[in-house]
Amino acid sequence: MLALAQLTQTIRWKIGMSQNLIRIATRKSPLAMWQAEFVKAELERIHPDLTVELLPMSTKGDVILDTPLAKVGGKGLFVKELEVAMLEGRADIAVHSMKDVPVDFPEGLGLEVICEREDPRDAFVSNTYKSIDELPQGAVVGTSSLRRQCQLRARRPDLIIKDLRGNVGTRLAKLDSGEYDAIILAAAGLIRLKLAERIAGFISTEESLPANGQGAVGIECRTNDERVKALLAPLEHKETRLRVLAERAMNTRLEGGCQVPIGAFAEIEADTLTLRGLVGNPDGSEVITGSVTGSTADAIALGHQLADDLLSRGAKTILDAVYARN
Ligand SMILES: NCc1[nH]cc(CCC(=O)O)c1CC(=O)O
Repeated sequence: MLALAQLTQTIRWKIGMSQNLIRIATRKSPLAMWQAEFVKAELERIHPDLTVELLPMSTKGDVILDTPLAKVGGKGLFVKELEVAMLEGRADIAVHSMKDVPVDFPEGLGLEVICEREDPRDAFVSNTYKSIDELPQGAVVGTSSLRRQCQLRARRPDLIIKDLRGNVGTRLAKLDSGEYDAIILAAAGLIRLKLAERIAGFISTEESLPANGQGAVGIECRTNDERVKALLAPLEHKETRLRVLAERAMNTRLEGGCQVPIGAFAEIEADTLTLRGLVGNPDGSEVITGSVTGSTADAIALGHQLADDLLSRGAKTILDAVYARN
């Protein structure tokens, strides 16, 4: 059976090659579709003879979107089906929000390209208030991100944080129905979906340190597919890659996913990279922050260095407690 699977993969792969075709496996959410369409448009613009097709698919993560993801296995749920499609040769690439990409890849697949980053900040969305500071005592704020919850609570312990799940459109509809006074979303998602007018205010990275990779789109493909890798190469954005590498390295060293209160955000000036990091507990009663600066050539080492610094100053105790609860 394994030999047969291998054969069908090779045949599908050869078909793509002979037709100068790239097939993108994508989730069906509007944001995932936007990102896949974006990569398709870029590839077809750069390579006029290339045909790019979308292969939209449902993933486990989409099916269980209404249950607390922390309890059912985390962010890998959104990418597994896409990866199987690539390994079986039904698709050639998958486009991901870097924020949702697990640190490890299955054998044979890798993240070959990171595209230029969109606005990495969190956005404050409300039909009544312009900023967190304007919110009255005890206001209800929607977010399911422990990272956002932790930082909100640290500033405003009086706020009531209420779970908010679903894709971007669903979340906005829940705000509009009056369930929340405000919600927090990634600015990038709203901007890409042409919903930027819903942003009441951008939250500075000092107020809410973004998640690692937030606002960046990455492209995964088979590591031995030289044809596809060459076609993708022009989409690579070096500065974004270095920033995201440093952020992800910090997360990797902390062994943290999207389900723990961890923020990581890197910026580059000339050849100098500054990485800020944060680990807190969900109620915001403890927040440990730090930063490192060094050469962009040491992006990954800087991520590890900051993680070790945070761990030595109490992050280890906090993370152990968060994981024990899940
Ligand atoms: N976790 C879901 C997710 N993954 C990527 C984005 C937004 C776009 C991005 O960060 O690239 C979002 C929505 C959100 O956090 O509001």
